[in-house]
Amino acid sequence: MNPTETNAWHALKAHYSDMKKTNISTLFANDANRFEQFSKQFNNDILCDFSKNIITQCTLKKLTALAHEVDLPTAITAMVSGKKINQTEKRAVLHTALRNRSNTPVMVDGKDVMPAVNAVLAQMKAFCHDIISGDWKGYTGNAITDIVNIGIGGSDLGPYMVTEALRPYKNHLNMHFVSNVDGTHIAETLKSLNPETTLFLIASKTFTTQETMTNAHSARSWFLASAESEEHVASHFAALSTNATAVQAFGIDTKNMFEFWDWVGGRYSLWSAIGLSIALSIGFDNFEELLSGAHEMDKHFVDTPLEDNIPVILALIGVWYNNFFGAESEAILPYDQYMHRFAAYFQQGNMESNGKSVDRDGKAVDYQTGPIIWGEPGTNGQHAFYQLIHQGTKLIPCDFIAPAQSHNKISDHHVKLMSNFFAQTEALAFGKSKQTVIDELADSGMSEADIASLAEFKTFTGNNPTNSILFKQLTPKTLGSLLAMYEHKIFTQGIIWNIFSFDQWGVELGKQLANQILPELNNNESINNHDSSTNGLINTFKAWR
Ligand SMILES: O=P(O)(O)OC[C@H]1O[C@@H](O)[C@@H](O)[C@@H](O)[C@@H]1O
Repeated sequence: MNPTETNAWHALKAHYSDMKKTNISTLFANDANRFEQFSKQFNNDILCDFSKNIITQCTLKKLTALAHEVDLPTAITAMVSGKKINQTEKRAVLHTALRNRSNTPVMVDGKDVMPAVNAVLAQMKAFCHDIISGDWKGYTGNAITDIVNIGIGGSDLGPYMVTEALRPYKNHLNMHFVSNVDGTHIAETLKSLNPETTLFLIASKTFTTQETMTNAHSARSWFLASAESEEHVASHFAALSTNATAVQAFGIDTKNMFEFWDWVGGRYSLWSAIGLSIALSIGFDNFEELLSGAHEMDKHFVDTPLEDNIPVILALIGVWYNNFFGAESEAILPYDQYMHRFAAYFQQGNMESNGKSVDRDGKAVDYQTGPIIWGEPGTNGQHAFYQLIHQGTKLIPCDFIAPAQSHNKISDHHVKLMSNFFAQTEALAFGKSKQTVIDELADSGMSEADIASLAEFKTFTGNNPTNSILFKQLTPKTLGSLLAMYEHKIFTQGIIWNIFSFDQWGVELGKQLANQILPELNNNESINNHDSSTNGLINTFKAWR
C-alpha cells in the first residue's frame, strides 16, 4: 500500500501544517508532565526519552494510526513466523530465530529451524572453549593468541562493532578485523602476527565476495609461507558461511565450518555464526547474554501494542521528520567510546535496508524512503559537526545514547561526559534567544550596536529534535536489546514505506562493472570502451602505476 494514499497520511499532512508552527519550548512550557508522557523504560534498564521532539500525543496517535493502516502487526507476525517476506530473494527473514532463547519452534518450509540454530550454537560454544582455554593448538603446538576475522559488510561491521563495544568483557585473545580489499589492510594486520598462534575466521555468507576471498587467499599464502604444509591450514582457518561447497573448495575442512542459513541477512547476521569472533572475544556465556538481550527486545516488539512499542515509536518519529519535515538524515551519537562503530554499523543496517526507490509492487515511489545515517561518538562530534546541527540550515534529528555507569571510573570523566550529553539535547531543543545573548554581553564593554550585531550570530533558534536513550551500563545484554531495538525500527519503517528491507540489489552494479574492468587493468594497453571520463581515469592510472 502506498503510505501517502492512506487516511492516516492525509491526517498527518494536515497535522504537520499546525505542528511546523509550534516548537519544543512551547510544548514543554504547556505540559509539566511532558517527560513522563513521552518516555518509556525497557526492562528497568533502558530509558527512551522521546519528549524533545516536535510531537504531541495527537502526533503519536496519528502516526500509530498510519502503522495500523499499513498493517504493521501482521507484517511483524509474518517476519517472526518465517514467512518469505524477502520476496525478491524468496527468503524468510529470521534473525529473531537466531536469538530465540525461548526455543519455541520457528518453521521455514515446514521445518523447525531451531534444532539447527541450537546445533551451531553448541558447535560455537565448544570451539570457543577450546580456543580460549588454549586446548586448541596451532601447528607448532602453541595456543592461539590472535584471531583475525576476514569479512566485509555484514560479515565485518557487526562483529567489529560489538567486539569493540564489549571490550570490558574481553579475554586475553587479541582481535583483528580485516575487511578492505586494499592490501594495506591485511598487510598492516599481518605485520604484528605470528602464524603459529593466529586463527583466521573467514566470514562470508556467500563465500564469493571478492574482497573477503582476496584477503582470505592472501592470509592463506602468508600462513603457508611459514607453516609450509597444507594440512596445517585446518588448525588455523575456520569458515563462517552458508556455502559449504565454496568453503571446501577454499581448502577449509567443513568440520571447521560454522553454518548459517539464507534466511539470515548479512546486516542482521552478528547473531549467527558470523558472531563467532564476538563469542571468542568475550566468551560464549557473554555471547548468549547478547542474544538474550536481543530476544527480550524481540518479545517487546512482538507483544507490545504499537502505541507503547519502543522500536515502533522510534520508527514513527523517524517517519515524521523524514516524510513530513523533509529531514534528509539522522545522526546516531553514542556518548560511549566503546560504541565508536555503532553509527557505522547502523549506516549499513539502515541504508542497505531502506535505501530503496521501488515499492513492493515494483513501482517507483513518489515519497521519501530511508534517511542518510551518520554519526560519531560524543564528545568528539561536538567539536566537529555539531555546529551545523545547532546553527545550520538542515534539520537533523539525533539519537543521543549513553550509559549511566561507565566501565572506566577515572576521576570525573564520566560526569563530564554526561554533562555534555544532557547539555547538548537541552541546547538543541531550547536554543538561546537573542535577548539572552544581549543580556549576557551587557557587561562586556562592547557598544550596544556591536552587541546587537554579534547577538545575531550567537543566537540559537533551538527546536532541533532529539531522542535520548539512557541505559544503565553497556553490558552484553543491554547492547543486544539496543541493537534489536534499532533493527526493528528499520523493519517498521520499511513496512510503512512499502519497500523490501531485506534485499540489497543496489550493491550489485558496482560489483559487476568492477569485474568487467579488472581484466582491463591487467595490461598496459590504452582502453576506449567506456565513457570518456572512465577511459581517461583508467588510462591515467595505467600510465602512472
Ligand atoms: O557475507 P558476504 O556474502 O561476504 O557479503 C558481505 C556483504 O556484501 C555486500 O555486497 C552486501 O550484500 C552486504 O549485505 C553483505 O553483508
